[in-house]
Amino acid sequence: MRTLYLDCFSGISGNMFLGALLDLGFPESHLRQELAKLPVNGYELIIKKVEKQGIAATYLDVKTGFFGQRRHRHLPDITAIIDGSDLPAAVKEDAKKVFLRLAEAEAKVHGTTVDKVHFHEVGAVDTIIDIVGTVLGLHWLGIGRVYTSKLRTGSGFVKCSHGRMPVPAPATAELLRGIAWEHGEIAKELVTPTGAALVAVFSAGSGGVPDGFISDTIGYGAGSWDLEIPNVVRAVLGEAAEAQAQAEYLVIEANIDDLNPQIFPHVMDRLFAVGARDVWLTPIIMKKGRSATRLSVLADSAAFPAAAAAILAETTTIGMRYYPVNRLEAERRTATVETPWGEVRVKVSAVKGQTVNAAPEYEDCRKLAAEHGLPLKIVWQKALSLAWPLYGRTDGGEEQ
Ligand SMILES: O=C([S-])c1cc(C(=O)S)c[n+]([C@@H]2O[C@H](COP(=O)(O)O)[C@@H](O)[C@H]2O)c1
Ligand code: NI
Repeated sequence: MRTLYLDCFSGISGNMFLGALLDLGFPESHLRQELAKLPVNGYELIIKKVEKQGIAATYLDVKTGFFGQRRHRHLPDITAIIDGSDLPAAVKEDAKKVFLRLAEAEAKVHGTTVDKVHFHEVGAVDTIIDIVGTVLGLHWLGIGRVYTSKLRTGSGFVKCSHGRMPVPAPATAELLRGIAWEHGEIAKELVTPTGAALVAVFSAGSGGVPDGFISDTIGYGAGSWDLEIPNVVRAVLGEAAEAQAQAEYLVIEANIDDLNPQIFPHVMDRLFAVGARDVWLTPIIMKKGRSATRLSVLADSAAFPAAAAAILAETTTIGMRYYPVNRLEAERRTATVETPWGEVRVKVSAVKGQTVNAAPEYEDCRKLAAEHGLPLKIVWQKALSLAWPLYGRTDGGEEQ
């Protein structure tokens, strides 16, 4: 599993995290293209290579005008901004998780509720960009797990909209519950609430390099300070052998030669009802030349007990095999095309933002074909041809 180790010897903030992901190879063009989908404006994204105590690092800054900085947003405002974009669903969900964690920390510190929390500095456009951008980078780089070193927070006091606050700021301290941290020798705010919220949501462990981690790529994200130590976060990308063994999914199988075949559709329905991701049947020849059926089920590990119980209850098998599997999934979204007979939904799959497949919904095509007395293939082919622009290709194929 692709694993990121963050070496936070000089703290971490939202822009340091995102800068490090850009330094690791997350393309600036993709970041800009995706961020343009957010209904926010009035900001300028500055991305440049800088040097911090001899270390070349990527520095990202979000310059905002007066309105971008001063807006006091609540959590529902931020959620609406994220939901109002055309970003991939998984990116939206992760970004909202980070804002929810920030809101929970603020609510706890100020003795209020999540919905009543006023985001001041942390609700500004730059925070939205840092958080959504970091989530986009983690997704683009295919990072499944994040670990961190002990976080150096810095010490002293910081001036913010509340007045002077101790470092780590109260919201940061709240977000770092359960995460290893120390002040270190620098009297500055090195870990910000945004950096802490990102770590809180994505970190699978803190305090050191995970066992069996083998690194392959290293990037540096620069902070704003010029200190006696390099103000950078070191992002180390690699594979964690230990994490590879923890599969999220199981395949359960049983070879069955003595069940009335009429019952198999019912077995499949039951398995879907108890949470199976997929169920399929394969004709097989068993020992003694017997025709039989292999029942295969893909299920989350958590759904295993219910799926196994359903197989034992509904079929004639008295045992089953199961083994862990990993899955690689393209990002998915649903688009709509307008055919001469009505709307057809199109399932669009993408890898790293590039569409790899656009498939008209079979049931939508079938309904329109029936309503208009047309062959199904005519409706389906028309929908497919209208879906062509969803591939976003510029290599001549657009003439088709
Ligand atoms: O905006 C609010 S309410 C706020 C709360 C707190 C608390 O700890 S409570 C701290 N701060 C300070 O704002 C800046 C911005 O942090 P980013 O995460 O947006 O970089 C930082 O100095 C915080 O300590 C703001
Ligand atoms: Ni606060």
